Amino acid sequence: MVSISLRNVCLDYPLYGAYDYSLKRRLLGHLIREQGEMRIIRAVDNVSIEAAAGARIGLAGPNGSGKSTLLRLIAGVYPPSSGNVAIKGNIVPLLGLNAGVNLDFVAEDNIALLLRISGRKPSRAVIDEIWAFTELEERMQRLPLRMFSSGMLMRVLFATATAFPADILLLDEWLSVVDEHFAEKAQRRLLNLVSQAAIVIIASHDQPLLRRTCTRIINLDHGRIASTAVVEPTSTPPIELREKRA
Ligand SMILES: Nc1ncnc2c1ncn2[C@@H]1O[C@H](COP(=O)(O)OP(=O)(O)OP(=O)(O)O)[C@@H](O)[C@H]1O
Repeated sequence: MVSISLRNVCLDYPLYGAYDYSLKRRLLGHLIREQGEMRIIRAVDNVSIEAAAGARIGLAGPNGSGKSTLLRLIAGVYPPSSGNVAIKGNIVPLLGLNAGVNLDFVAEDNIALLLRISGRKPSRAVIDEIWAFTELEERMQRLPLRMFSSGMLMRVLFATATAFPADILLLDEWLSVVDEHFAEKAQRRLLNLVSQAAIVIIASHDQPLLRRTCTRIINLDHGRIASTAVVEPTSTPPIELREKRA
Protein backbone atom coordinates (compact mmCIF):
# COMPACT_ATOMS: atom_id res chain seq x y z
CA MET A 1 0.00 0.00 0.00
CA VAL A 2 1.40 3.41 -0.99
CA SER A 3 1.79 5.89 1.87
CA ILE A 4 3.78 8.80 3.25
CA SER A 5 4.26 9.36 6.96
CA LEU A 6 6.22 12.31 8.32
CA ARG A 7 6.37 12.56 12.11
CA ASN A 8 7.76 15.70 13.77
CA VAL A 9 10.28 16.14 11.00
CA CYS A 10 12.91 18.90 11.12
CA LEU A 11 15.59 19.75 8.59
CA ASP A 12 18.50 22.05 9.42
CA TYR A 13 20.80 23.44 6.77
CA PRO A 14 24.26 24.13 8.14
CA LEU A 15 25.64 27.59 7.36
CA TYR A 16 29.35 27.67 6.89
CA GLY A 17 30.51 31.14 7.96
CA ALA A 18 27.71 32.87 6.08
CA TYR A 19 27.16 35.28 8.98
CA ASP A 20 30.80 36.02 9.77
CA TYR A 21 30.54 39.57 8.54
CA SER A 22 33.30 40.93 10.79
CA LEU A 23 36.76 40.77 9.24
CA LYS A 24 38.35 40.17 12.64
CA ARG A 25 36.02 37.22 13.28
CA ARG A 26 36.75 35.80 9.86
CA LEU A 27 40.50 36.01 10.33
CA LEU A 28 40.45 34.71 13.89
CA GLY A 29 37.85 32.10 13.02
CA HIS A 30 40.49 30.15 11.11
CA LEU A 31 42.77 30.10 14.17
CA ILE A 32 40.25 29.72 16.99
CA ARG A 33 37.56 27.10 16.48
CA GLU A 34 34.48 28.30 18.33
CA GLN A 35 33.08 25.09 19.76
CA GLY A 36 29.33 24.50 19.71
CA GLU A 37 28.69 27.49 17.48
CA MET A 38 27.47 25.72 14.38
CA ARG A 39 24.96 28.02 12.69
CA ILE A 40 21.94 26.51 11.02
CA ILE A 41 18.76 27.43 9.20
CA ARG A 42 15.78 25.32 10.25
CA ALA A 43 14.07 24.99 6.86
CA VAL A 44 11.51 22.40 8.00
CA ASP A 45 10.28 22.72 11.55
CA ASN A 46 8.37 19.94 13.30
CA VAL A 47 6.24 18.91 10.32
CA SER A 48 3.89 15.91 10.49
CA ILE A 49 1.99 14.73 7.40
CA GLU A 50 0.15 11.48 6.74
CA ALA A 51 -0.91 10.63 3.19
CA ALA A 52 -2.49 7.49 1.75
CA ALA A 53 -3.39 6.42 -1.78
CA GLY A 54 -5.62 9.00 -3.43
CA ALA A 55 -4.04 11.99 -1.67
CA ARG A 56 -3.46 15.10 -3.79
CA ILE A 57 -1.55 17.54 -1.60
CA GLY A 58 -0.60 21.13 -2.39
CA LEU A 59 2.25 22.86 -0.58
CA ALA A 60 1.80 26.63 -0.43
CA GLY A 61 3.59 29.44 1.39
CA PRO A 62 5.83 32.44 0.79
CA ASN A 63 9.38 32.28 -0.63
CA GLY A 64 11.67 30.43 1.73
CA SER A 65 8.85 28.82 3.71
CA GLY A 66 10.28 25.33 3.14
CA LYS A 67 8.20 23.85 0.29
CA SER A 68 11.13 22.65 -1.86
CA THR A 69 13.04 21.38 1.16
CA LEU A 70 10.03 19.37 2.31
CA LEU A 71 9.73 17.78 -1.15
CA ARG A 72 13.43 16.92 -1.07
CA LEU A 73 13.01 15.31 2.33
CA ILE A 74 10.17 13.16 1.00
CA ALA A 75 12.22 12.29 -2.09
CA GLY A 76 15.09 11.14 0.15
CA VAL A 77 17.49 13.77 -1.21
CA TYR A 78 18.09 14.95 2.36
CA PRO A 79 17.76 12.87 5.53
CA PRO A 80 15.78 14.58 8.31
CA SER A 81 17.80 16.25 11.07
CA SER A 82 15.24 14.83 13.49
CA GLY A 83 11.88 13.10 13.34
CA ASN A 84 10.79 10.20 11.23
CA VAL A 85 10.12 9.83 7.48
CA ALA A 86 8.49 6.59 6.27
CA ILE A 87 7.66 6.16 2.58
CA LYS A 88 6.02 3.17 0.89
CA GLY A 89 6.01 3.19 -2.92
CA ASN A 90 8.32 4.34 -5.69
CA ILE A 91 8.83 8.09 -6.07
CA VAL A 92 9.23 10.17 -9.21
CA PRO A 93 10.60 13.55 -8.08
CA LEU A 94 10.31 16.40 -10.60
CA LEU A 95 12.25 18.87 -8.53
CA GLY A 96 14.12 20.98 -11.03
CA LEU A 97 17.00 20.98 -13.43
CA ASN A 98 20.30 19.20 -12.88
CA ALA A 99 19.21 16.95 -10.02
CA GLY A 100 21.43 13.88 -10.22
CA VAL A 101 22.99 14.65 -13.59
CA ASN A 102 26.64 15.01 -14.56
CA LEU A 103 26.95 17.74 -17.17
CA ASP A 104 30.24 16.30 -18.44
CA PHE A 105 28.65 12.95 -19.34
CA VAL A 106 26.95 12.54 -22.71
CA ALA A 107 23.16 12.65 -22.75
CA GLU A 108 22.55 8.92 -23.21
CA ASP A 109 24.86 8.04 -20.30
CA ASN A 110 23.01 10.49 -18.08
CA ILE A 111 19.69 8.96 -19.09
CA ALA A 112 21.04 5.48 -18.31
CA LEU A 113 22.34 6.70 -14.94
CA LEU A 114 19.04 8.34 -13.98
CA LEU A 115 17.14 5.20 -14.94
CA ARG A 116 19.46 3.04 -12.85
CA ILE A 117 19.09 5.39 -9.85
CA SER A 118 15.31 4.94 -10.07
CA GLY A 119 15.72 1.16 -10.28
CA ARG A 120 14.98 0.78 -14.02
CA LYS A 121 17.01 -1.08 -16.59
CA PRO A 122 18.33 1.34 -19.24
CA SER A 123 17.71 -0.84 -22.31
CA ARG A 124 18.31 0.55 -25.80
CA ALA A 125 14.58 0.51 -26.47
CA VAL A 126 13.81 2.55 -23.33
CA ILE A 127 16.52 5.11 -24.09
CA ASP A 128 15.26 5.41 -27.67
CA GLU A 129 11.69 5.93 -26.50
CA ILE A 130 12.87 8.66 -24.11
CA TRP A 131 14.93 10.29 -26.84
CA ALA A 132 12.02 10.23 -29.30
CA PHE A 133 9.95 12.17 -26.75
CA THR A 134 12.60 14.90 -26.52
CA GLU A 135 12.38 15.50 -30.31
CA LEU A 136 16.08 16.42 -30.26
CA GLU A 137 18.44 15.41 -33.06
CA GLU A 138 19.65 11.83 -32.73
CA ARG A 139 23.34 12.83 -32.78
CA MET A 140 22.85 14.94 -29.63
CA GLN A 141 22.52 11.75 -27.57
CA ARG A 142 26.29 11.48 -27.76
CA LEU A 143 27.04 15.09 -26.72
CA PRO A 144 27.80 16.13 -23.12
CA LEU A 145 24.84 17.78 -21.40
CA ARG A 146 27.03 20.83 -20.83
CA MET A 147 26.45 21.66 -24.52
CA PHE A 148 22.65 21.68 -24.18
CA SER A 149 20.54 24.81 -23.74
CA SER A 150 18.41 24.91 -20.57
CA GLY A 151 15.30 24.08 -22.62
CA MET A 152 17.01 21.09 -24.26
CA LEU A 153 18.28 19.91 -20.87
CA MET A 154 14.78 20.19 -19.45
CA ARG A 155 13.43 18.06 -22.32
CA VAL A 156 15.95 15.30 -21.62
CA LEU A 157 15.37 15.34 -17.85
CA PHE A 158 11.61 15.57 -18.14
CA ALA A 159 11.38 12.77 -20.72
CA THR A 160 13.56 10.55 -18.52
CA ALA A 161 11.83 11.29 -15.21
CA THR A 162 8.36 10.71 -16.66
CA ALA A 163 9.14 7.58 -18.68
CA PHE A 164 7.67 5.25 -16.05
CA PRO A 165 4.61 5.55 -13.83
CA ALA A 166 5.09 6.60 -10.21
CA ASP A 167 3.36 5.58 -7.02
CA ILE A 168 4.28 8.96 -5.55
CA LEU A 169 4.77 12.01 -7.77
CA LEU A 170 6.49 15.13 -6.40
CA LEU A 171 6.29 18.35 -8.43
CA ASP A 172 8.14 21.57 -7.65
CA GLU A 173 6.73 24.50 -9.68
CA TRP A 174 6.65 23.76 -13.34
CA LEU A 175 8.14 23.81 -16.82
CA SER A 176 8.91 27.44 -17.45
CA VAL A 177 11.95 26.93 -19.64
CA VAL A 178 10.59 24.82 -22.45
CA ASP A 179 8.96 26.16 -25.57
CA GLU A 180 5.20 26.23 -26.03
CA HIS A 181 4.95 23.07 -28.16
CA PHE A 182 6.96 20.92 -25.78
CA ALA A 183 5.19 22.31 -22.74
CA GLU A 184 1.84 21.16 -24.16
CA LYS A 185 3.16 17.73 -24.96
CA ALA A 186 4.88 17.55 -21.56
CA GLN A 187 1.67 18.59 -19.87
CA ARG A 188 -0.22 15.70 -21.49
CA ARG A 189 2.44 13.23 -20.36
CA LEU A 190 2.44 14.74 -16.89
CA LEU A 191 -1.34 14.62 -16.56
CA ASN A 192 -1.20 10.97 -17.49
CA LEU A 193 1.40 10.39 -14.78
CA VAL A 194 -0.61 12.42 -12.25
CA SER A 195 -3.76 10.43 -12.92
CA GLN A 196 -1.89 7.13 -12.49
CA ALA A 197 0.01 8.11 -9.32
CA ALA A 198 -1.42 7.06 -5.97
CA ILE A 199 -0.10 10.17 -4.18
CA VAL A 200 0.74 13.54 -5.76
CA ILE A 201 2.38 16.45 -3.93
CA ILE A 202 2.71 19.80 -5.71
CA ALA A 203 4.63 22.81 -4.36
CA SER A 204 3.48 26.01 -5.99
CA HIS A 205 2.71 29.71 -5.58
CA ASP A 206 -0.20 29.26 -7.97
CA GLN A 207 -3.24 29.03 -5.68
CA PRO A 208 -5.77 28.42 -8.49
CA LEU A 209 -3.60 25.53 -9.72
CA LEU A 210 -3.47 24.03 -6.22
CA ARG A 211 -7.24 24.42 -5.85
CA ARG A 212 -7.84 22.72 -9.22
CA THR A 213 -5.49 19.83 -8.57
CA CYS A 214 -5.41 19.14 -4.84
CA THR A 215 -7.71 17.78 -2.18
CA ARG A 216 -5.63 19.26 0.66
CA ILE A 217 -3.50 22.41 0.73
CA ILE A 218 -0.82 22.72 3.41
CA ASN A 219 0.31 26.29 4.05
CA LEU A 220 3.89 26.54 5.28
CA ASP A 221 5.44 29.48 7.08
CA HIS A 222 9.03 29.53 8.29
CA GLY A 223 9.19 25.76 7.84
CA ARG A 224 6.11 25.08 9.98
CA ILE A 225 2.61 24.05 8.99
CA ALA A 226 0.65 27.27 9.51
CA SER A 227 -2.69 25.81 8.37
CA THR A 228 -4.23 23.05 6.30
CA ALA A 229 -7.20 23.62 4.00
CA VAL A 230 -9.37 20.81 2.71
CA VAL A 231 -10.57 21.48 -0.84
CA GLU A 232 -14.17 20.37 -1.23
CA PRO A 233 -14.41 17.50 -3.77
CA THR A 234 -17.39 19.17 -5.49
CA SER A 235 -15.19 22.17 -6.33
CA THR A 236 -12.39 19.94 -7.67
CA PRO A 237 -12.99 19.37 -11.40
CA PRO A 238 -10.86 16.81 -13.30
CA ILE A 239 -7.19 17.63 -12.92
CA GLU A 240 -5.92 20.46 -15.13
CA LEU A 241 -2.46 21.88 -14.55
CA ARG A 242 -3.23 25.08 -16.41
CA GLU A 243 -6.20 27.42 -16.46
CA LYS A 244 -8.36 26.70 -19.45
CA ARG A 245 -8.64 29.72 -21.73
CA ALA A 246 -12.17 30.78 -22.62
N1 LIG B 1 21.07 24.56 0.20
C1 LIG B 1 20.68 25.39 1.17
N2 LIG B 1 21.56 25.80 2.12
C2 LIG B 1 21.17 26.62 3.13
N3 LIG B 1 19.92 27.11 3.25
C3 LIG B 1 19.00 26.73 2.32
C4 LIG B 1 19.34 25.87 1.23
N4 LIG B 1 18.22 25.69 0.47
C5 LIG B 1 17.24 26.42 1.07
N5 LIG B 1 17.71 27.04 2.16
C6 LIG B 1 16.95 27.88 3.10
O1 LIG B 1 15.89 27.07 3.62
C7 LIG B 1 14.70 27.82 3.73
C8 LIG B 1 13.59 27.11 2.93
O2 LIG B 1 13.93 27.19 1.55
P1 LIG B 1 13.06 26.44 0.44
O3 LIG B 1 13.80 26.54 -0.85
O4 LIG B 1 12.70 25.09 0.92
O5 LIG B 1 11.74 27.35 0.43
P2 LIG B 1 10.56 27.44 -0.65
O6 LIG B 1 9.29 27.56 0.13
O7 LIG B 1 10.64 26.29 -1.61
O8 LIG B 1 10.90 28.80 -1.38
P3 LIG B 1 10.51 29.32 -2.85
O9 LIG B 1 9.01 29.54 -2.84
O10 LIG B 1 11.24 30.61 -2.96
O11 LIG B 1 10.94 28.28 -3.84
C9 LIG B 1 15.02 29.22 3.26
O12 LIG B 1 15.30 30.00 4.41
C10 LIG B 1 16.27 29.05 2.43
O13 LIG B 1 17.07 30.21 2.50
